[in-house]
Amino acid sequence: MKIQWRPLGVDMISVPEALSILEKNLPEPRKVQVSLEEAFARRLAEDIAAPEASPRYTSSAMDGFAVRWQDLGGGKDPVSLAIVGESQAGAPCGRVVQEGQAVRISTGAMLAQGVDTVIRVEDTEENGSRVIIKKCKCQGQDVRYAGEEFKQGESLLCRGQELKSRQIALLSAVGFDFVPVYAAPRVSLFTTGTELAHFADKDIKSYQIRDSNAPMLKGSIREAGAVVAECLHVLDDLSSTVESIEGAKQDSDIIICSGGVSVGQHDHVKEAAELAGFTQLFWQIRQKPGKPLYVGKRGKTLLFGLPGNPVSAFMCFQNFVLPTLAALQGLEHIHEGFSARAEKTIANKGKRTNFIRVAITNKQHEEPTFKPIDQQGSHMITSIVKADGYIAMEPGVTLNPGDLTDVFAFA
Ligand SMILES: Nc1nc2c(c(=O)[nH]1)N[C@H]1C(S)=C(S)[C@@H](COP(=O)(O)OP(=O)(O)OC[C@H]3O[C@@H](n4cnc5c(N)ncnc54)[C@H](O)[C@@H]3O)O[C@H]1N2
Ligand code: MOO
Repeated sequence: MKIQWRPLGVDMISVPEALSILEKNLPEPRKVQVSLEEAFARRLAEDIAAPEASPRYTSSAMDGFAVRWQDLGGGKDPVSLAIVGESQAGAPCGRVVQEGQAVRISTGAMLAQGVDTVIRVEDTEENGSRVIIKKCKCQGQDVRYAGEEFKQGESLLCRGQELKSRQIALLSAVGFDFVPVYAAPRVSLFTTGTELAHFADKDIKSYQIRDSNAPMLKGSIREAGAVVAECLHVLDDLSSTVESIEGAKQDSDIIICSGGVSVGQHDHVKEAAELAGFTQLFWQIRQKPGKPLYVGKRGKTLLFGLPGNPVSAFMCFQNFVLPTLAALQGLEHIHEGFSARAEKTIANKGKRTNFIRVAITNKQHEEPTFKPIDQQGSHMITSIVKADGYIAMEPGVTLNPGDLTDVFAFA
């Protein structure tokens, strides 16, 4: 009898096909109102218009004296004025300033009625209850006018913008106590594997390996602006895996499993996900590493079954989970590569898209070059630690020294 070998990759889909299926099944980002205190690093879910003008009132830009320009006779020769009051920041001067009068003023203090110009203290000389104005350039000097920065209703920030310290400063300056943002996606994380020991386990057995995927994925989830809702270790056993997936926190947007997604007798994630009500979106992709990646959907929840090999798990996170978490926070494009030149020949002689981890060799130069990390095994964590990012090479492609391609940087 002639044996019919099933060619590798016959049932597998390509990376773009997988991404396009994922894109069609992305959950809608959740909008929430959060206090400004909690808004740091979140993305705006709506455009923001100014609820009031800035500055709110006309004030002084300098410590000195507020005067009437018409009293200065052109500002070239010294003029003596009577000091009739003070306008302090937080304690305005209530009087209307008359001819021949000046008011002491601090930076940021409201301009009293009647005055229109500020003379910095260095250009004055005090003499008892009078002040000599030695010089003045022009009417209105050192005055900050109400509304000169922006008017009420003007656009301040756009939907999707990340709220960092600068944006938080602007929002607080115009009185926002709550802002509409996209909620941080919540992720339930399960690392499967009977061989796994906690990284701090001092009694680790010779046949065990330390769980590095849990700390790596927790970090990656946080780097992506999401929240680890829970992180549990699951043994390679179907009922435990089903139980974990069914018991995942109800408010999780995404479930990530690591390991147990290939074709071994003890790989249960795909079956468990389906027993827990998930429908397969895809399983097995023409990519290296990360071939056995599984993605399923139940209602609005997506489940990613990442391969157990640490580098495969990391690269699948980079290519599939990261864009999903970004989309859940209102971001459309996150994979922006930068152009760099190959330092030596690299060829993809295989049948899968190859995510080759590379190091940038001259970071300072305006045209960077890169070289592949020597050891690219999917169990070799040094291949992602030594690398600055990766390139995606299609089967049959060869890059010669000097050829340009996109490098995708790691966070
Ligand atoms: N007969 C076949 N075997 C395998 C195939 C295949 O097509 N046919 N695919 C290989 C590929 S490619 C990958 S990738 C792996 C993925 O396997 P699983 O997702 O089922 O992962 P496990 O078998 O559970 O573990 C694989 C490897 O990774 C280590 N591991 C698992 N979890 C962790 C963790 N949390 N931290 C650190 N390391 C972890 C585990 O000990 C194994 O060494 O399947 C191939 N096999
Ligand atoms: O696809 Mo696997 O991730 O090469 O070891």
